[in-house]
Amino acid sequence: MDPSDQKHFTVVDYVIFAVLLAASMAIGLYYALSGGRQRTTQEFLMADRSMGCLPVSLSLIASFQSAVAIIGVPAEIYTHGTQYWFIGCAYILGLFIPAHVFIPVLYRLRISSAYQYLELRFSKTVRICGTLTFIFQMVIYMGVCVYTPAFALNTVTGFELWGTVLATGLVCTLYTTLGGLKAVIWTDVFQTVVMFAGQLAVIVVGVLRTGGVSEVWRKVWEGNRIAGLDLNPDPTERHTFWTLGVGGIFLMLSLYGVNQAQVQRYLSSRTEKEAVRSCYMVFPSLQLALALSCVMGLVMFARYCGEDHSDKLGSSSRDAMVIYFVMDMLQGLPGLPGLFVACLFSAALSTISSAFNSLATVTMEDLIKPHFPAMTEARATLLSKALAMSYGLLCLAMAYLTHLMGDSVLQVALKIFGMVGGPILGLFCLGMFFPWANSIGAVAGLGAGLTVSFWIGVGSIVTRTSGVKPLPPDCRVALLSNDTTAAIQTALSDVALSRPSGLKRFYSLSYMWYSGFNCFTVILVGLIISFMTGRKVLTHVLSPQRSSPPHHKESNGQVGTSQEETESFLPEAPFVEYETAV
Ligand SMILES: CC(C)(CO)[C@@H](O)C(=O)NCCC(=O)O
Ligand code: NA
Repeated sequence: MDPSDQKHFTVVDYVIFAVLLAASMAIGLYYALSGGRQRTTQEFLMADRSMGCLPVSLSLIASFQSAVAIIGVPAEIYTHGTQYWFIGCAYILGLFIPAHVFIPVLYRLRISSAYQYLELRFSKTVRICGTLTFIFQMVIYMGVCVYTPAFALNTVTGFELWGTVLATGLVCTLYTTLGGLKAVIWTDVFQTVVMFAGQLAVIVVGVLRTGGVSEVWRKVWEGNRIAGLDLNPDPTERHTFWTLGVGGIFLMLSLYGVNQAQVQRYLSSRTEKEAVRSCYMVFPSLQLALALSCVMGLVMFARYCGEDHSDKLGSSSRDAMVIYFVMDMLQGLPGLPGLFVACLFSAALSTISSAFNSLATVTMEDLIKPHFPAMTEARATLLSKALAMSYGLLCLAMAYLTHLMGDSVLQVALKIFGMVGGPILGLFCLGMFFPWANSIGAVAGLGAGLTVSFWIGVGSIVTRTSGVKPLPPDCRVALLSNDTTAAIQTALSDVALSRPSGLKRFYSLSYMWYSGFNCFTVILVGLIISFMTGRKVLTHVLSPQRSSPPHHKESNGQVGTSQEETESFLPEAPFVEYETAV
């Protein structure tokens, strides 16, 4: 990049960025020194199960809304138009089902880790397989999250790349280790507000500098960026109503239904009602987050349509171009570039802090505690803190690995969610909805699900058949479309992108279907193997109860004989098994 074109920060900008880091640290310190001073795992990992619905809901949206979405969604809209916006349709069922199916089951079991459910329903082995898969997913994902903002800023502003990665990683590790889940949730609240403020500032200034709302609208309309409902049923078509609105539901279920980061927030709620309410409250905030990032992409298009900035950006990734656009807009307005940088890092910090804390929780609850039942609370807490810190340091290592990859960041994140999160969702669905499934079936199903998912995922990367056909970066395209040359060009590009066949077609499955497809594989294989290995019949059904923790019953080998009335509308599905072989 031409150094003369590099964007610069003023002192005010650096101060705003520093205030963000300092405020997050202060919240961490506050919760280290107040309340129970983080001396029990109940406080450190579960926030004493005393949270209200407002902080929990803001924290829920922060978990998977990182700088990847802040940068990646505008880049997507700029390049391919507003089709991606239809993922908002998936939020309806994607939040309603977790609120009324997953939360009642998990909350009433009074567990700490979602994977404890898998042991109660299947066996220890299934629980450990689930936990390890989750750890794998979150460790890769947090590398992407910490690397993305640092890299994008570095490309455009010369912000020191590894210095930025180190600063975010360490600050986050520190406040997560000091303040536990309470600090993580309350920093999320503060960071979510900063995130919205930063995006709003860019949009307002961008619209003003582009000549007002109607001018922006005219340009994006003429540039063909406003997408209609695409009802093409082809599952290899990257973004259509079906892949986004239906495939997206499974993505949302894997994130908001069974992902430990979110489950832990539901479990930290004061009451089940409060947990359900917080899940409902995610809906408007998530729609707002989606709308802000989509509109930002449109304003960026209106600003640059017909211009090609790749010369200024060297390799010109669309992701870096978003930062270029922001800096271009906010230049000369002291404090605003700093606010946007704070917005990016708020998004990143709130995601990796959730990752650290949830990873510490599952490692402690699922992998360590079962082997040391006599461990004192003080020692367990100390160990949890050490775990949170170790995952923080591991995150830095993962950032380096991400550095070696290269794709649109949004696609990378969505692929990770689908490839690894999808099979985990399948495991929970197998347990909750299919009383015939047994432990062997569950392990085999998960193994098969992960195998197929990596087969497709890696295949799609190797053969690069994502079916992407970017709209031309030119707002005059609509005017040109009568032109013969344009017609010929379209015809040519259609030939070049003609349908792949055979295995290639299999590899080109839209990544928006990964969650649903992989979930389905796990269930299918799980059921087949269960029937082949002698299906188990659930003789006793453990209704999810509000009060009694399952472990007590488990310890005397007499798990749940109670047939208590349950308020869940689910029949006997989600329950823990006490089997007799047929
Ligand atoms: C998780 C969804 C799909 C929910 O809308 C969205 O926040 C998103 O696209 N996230 C991308 C991943 C990230 O921001 O880290
Ligand atoms: Na976040």
